[in-house]
Amino acid sequence: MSTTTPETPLTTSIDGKACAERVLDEVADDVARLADEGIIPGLAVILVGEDPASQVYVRNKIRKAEAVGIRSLEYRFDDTLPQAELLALIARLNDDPEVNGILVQLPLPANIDEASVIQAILPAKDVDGFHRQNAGGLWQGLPSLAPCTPTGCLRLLRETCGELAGKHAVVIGRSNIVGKPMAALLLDADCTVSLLHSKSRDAAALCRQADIIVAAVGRPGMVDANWLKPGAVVIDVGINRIESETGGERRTRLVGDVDFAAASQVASAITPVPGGVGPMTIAYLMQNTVTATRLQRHQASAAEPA
Ligand SMILES: Nc1nc2c(c(=O)[nH]1)N[C@@H](CN(C=O)c1ccc(C(=O)N[C@@H](CCC(=O)O)C(=O)O)cc1)CN2
Repeated sequence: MSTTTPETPLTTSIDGKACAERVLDEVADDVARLADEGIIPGLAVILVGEDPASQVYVRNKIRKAEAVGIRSLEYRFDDTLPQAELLALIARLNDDPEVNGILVQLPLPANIDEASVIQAILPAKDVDGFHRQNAGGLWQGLPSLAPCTPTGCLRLLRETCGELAGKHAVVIGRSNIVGKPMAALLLDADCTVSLLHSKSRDAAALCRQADIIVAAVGRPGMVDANWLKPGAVVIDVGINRIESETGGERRTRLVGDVDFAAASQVASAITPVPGGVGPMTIAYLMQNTVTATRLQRHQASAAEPA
């Protein structure tokens, strides 16, 4: 983590890249322990279509898997792939004992029903934690695979705030991938949780009551300095690509859902975009692959006759 100079506000920029490296070191240790038992976790990554950002994310997932010692299998298809063929591939991977984790990169092309694909993945191999069995398990406090991005946010919050119990956390955005599981994880950490969405009245006033804000709406710069209580900790999950002009040249750049410069005047700590939450997503995908491998071993030994 880096702290700003005395001329600027004493706001900590939360270093997601450094934290992700710590998580990956922990995962590499776990993978080495499994290797001592003759087990190498296997992760299957499926990409359908040519979305440029998805191609980058999938490439990074494969690279990080290799770096920590997870065996990766990559499946790439163009956007004409029929849904039935994708479901048939998932069925084969579900049955393959060498594959411990299955991930289908989102978004999928419009002709494929995302929910049917997610539900086709065996819950024990659902390293994204999107299957409804894992989503339900998370809300009931049962051992389950939790989505990677909110798990990464929780780690950043624990390292930044220490004890979370009793803090008021406001989550903005109710997606199945981030907002809802984030609320469940914060509740499990004994926070008081408010989950805001597009129909919430006076979101700014609700946010001003928060010790912790997690913004995951996909609206560039929506959270302004006057939405924040002084000293709040802000986690910005938004990754918005916007066009800007520098020196007469048109470029695209990434910004979050929070106006970083303005929020830094009020918050005690804030994640930047890029370099905040994003790297944590991939680190926790690796962690989930190890967790899934252990879970499957446990299930297999429980099924063996005594
Ligand atoms: N099957 C899934 N699909 C998608 C998920 C997911 O968790 N599972 N999340 C996002 C995309 N995503 C991972 O897949 C992801 C997004 C961003 C980053 C990241 O490291 N971002 C960098 C910036 C990278 C850039 O320049 O574009 C950062 O914020 O520093 C990693 C993973 C949707 N789909």
